[in-house]
Amino acid sequence: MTVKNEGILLILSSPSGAGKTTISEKLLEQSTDLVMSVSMTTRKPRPGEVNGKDYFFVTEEKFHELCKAGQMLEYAKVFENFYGIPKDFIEQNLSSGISVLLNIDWQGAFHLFEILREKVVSVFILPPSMEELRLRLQRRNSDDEIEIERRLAEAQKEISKSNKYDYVIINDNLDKSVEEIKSILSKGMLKKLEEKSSLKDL
Ligand SMILES: Nc1ncnc2c1ncn2[C@@H]1O[C@H](COP(=O)(O)OP(=O)(O)OP(=O)(O)O)[C@@H](O)[C@H]1O
Repeated sequence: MTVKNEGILLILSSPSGAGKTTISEKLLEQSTDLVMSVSMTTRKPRPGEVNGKDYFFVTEEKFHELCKAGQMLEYAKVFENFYGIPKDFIEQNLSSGISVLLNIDWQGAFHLFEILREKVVSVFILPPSMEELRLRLQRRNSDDEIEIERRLAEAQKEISKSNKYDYVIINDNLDKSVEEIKSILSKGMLKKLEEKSSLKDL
């Protein structure tokens, strides 16, 4: 009997500034069978953005057509533009043994837990402390103090949702966090493979 090795959908969530983008970049650099989920948008490409890499750029008509056909896992309107997660991209990768990494907030994650439970492994990334989270947001230098306060207030609510994730890790040391998630990823793939083969044995 042969069991095809399928990829998994690896969901990473964290409060803003806890490090999911930094961790994701390292994970992608170090993994050959992992790709980042590419979202679809109706906004116009910015100079240098590549279709299929940064986003799938589509017309509003096409976007709504895909939503109607149930081809969008999640979507939202931000200002004047629509953004969504196309199902096709994820399914094609998973079925060819490539795992897909998705950085998404807890609301989006909870929805995917419901609709794709058997394909998902989820990790919530915690900062070592709220003081350290504040410092990271300040050092990153991308938001003013008001915005940082807003992100910190939001962080409390997000952290309260972490118990619904398969794993919770503390991003104290970056390399250690990347190693932990790599091991979660390979364990997740193995588990899915075992589940599949035991089903076939029945
Ligand atoms: N383990 C770590 N130790 C120290 N600094 C870290 C660590 N991980 C990430 N950082 C730093 O913390 C800052 C925030 O990280 P990052 O931008 O990856 O967070 P994020 O969770 O993706 O935030 P957002 O949701 O706002 O995009 C960055 O400046 C990053 O370099």
